[in-house]
Amino acid sequence: MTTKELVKQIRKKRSFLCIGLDVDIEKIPEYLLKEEDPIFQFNKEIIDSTHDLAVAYKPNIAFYEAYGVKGWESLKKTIDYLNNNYPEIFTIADAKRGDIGNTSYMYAKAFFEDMNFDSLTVAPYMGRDSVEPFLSFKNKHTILLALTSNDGAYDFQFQKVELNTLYNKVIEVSKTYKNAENLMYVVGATKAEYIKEIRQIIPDSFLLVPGVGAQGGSLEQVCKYGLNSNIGLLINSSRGIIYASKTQGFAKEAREKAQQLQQEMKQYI
Ligand SMILES: O=c1ccn([C@@H]2O[C@H](COP(=O)(O)O)[C@@H](O)[C@H]2O)c(=O)[nH]1
Repeated sequence: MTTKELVKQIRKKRSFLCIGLDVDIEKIPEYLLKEEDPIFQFNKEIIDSTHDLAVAYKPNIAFYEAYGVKGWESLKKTIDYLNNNYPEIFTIADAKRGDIGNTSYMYAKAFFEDMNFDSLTVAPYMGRDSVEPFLSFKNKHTILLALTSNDGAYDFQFQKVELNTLYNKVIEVSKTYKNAENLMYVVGATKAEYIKEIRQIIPDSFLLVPGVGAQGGSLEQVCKYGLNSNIGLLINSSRGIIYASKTQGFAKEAREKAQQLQQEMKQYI
């Protein structure tokens, strides 16, 4: 999907909500466990109930890998379901990959070609040759971890490198990568106050912002510093939406949580 198509969808739905499909079998309604593929069934019902309120879905791959081959099958069915039924939706594989060049290329093929995700999260630690293979795929987006939402972000990301913070250095250097126009960045909602400074380096890029909901980040604060003329934000909530209830009405209750966020978002569009 092109960025232009993503922006068009945001304007049409008046939403920049990304719903995280982080499915933990312990947390889904018990009656679903009788299904042949409970994880896919759960995702399908969440997607059907929220697709008009969200512009993106983000399965975190760990939640599928944890169930082995069956988990990968559930993931494949989920991405195929999204692509076949809701082709306007932007899909994000949150897998945080990155390795030496030829290995990164294989990760890119797995998520962009075989799975057909629109985007993939990538860790920047191994540098240019570990990121550029992802960027070589047309109309696919590489979402680089810049400033993450967790407490451990303070261990390295705020360290000074030539008077700059490491996360700002990562962003600055990444702008020199080949096909850098295919980059987006992860910035945690729990660190919204730093977005103002980040926007000075990358005014036009899309930011994927996790940390609203269960992690306590503020949508209002993120919007205050992060919005640009194309909106430029995808705000993710996973647990705060998908686990709204463990009853048969779980998808309806997830919709209500998604709607609360979309209502807040629409004032900015
Ligand atoms: O900095 C980061 C990078 C990724 N994540 C991921 O986003 C979701 C957040 O889930 P919630 O349930 O809404 O807290 C999850 O998949 C994380 O692995 C992040 O939180 N922070």
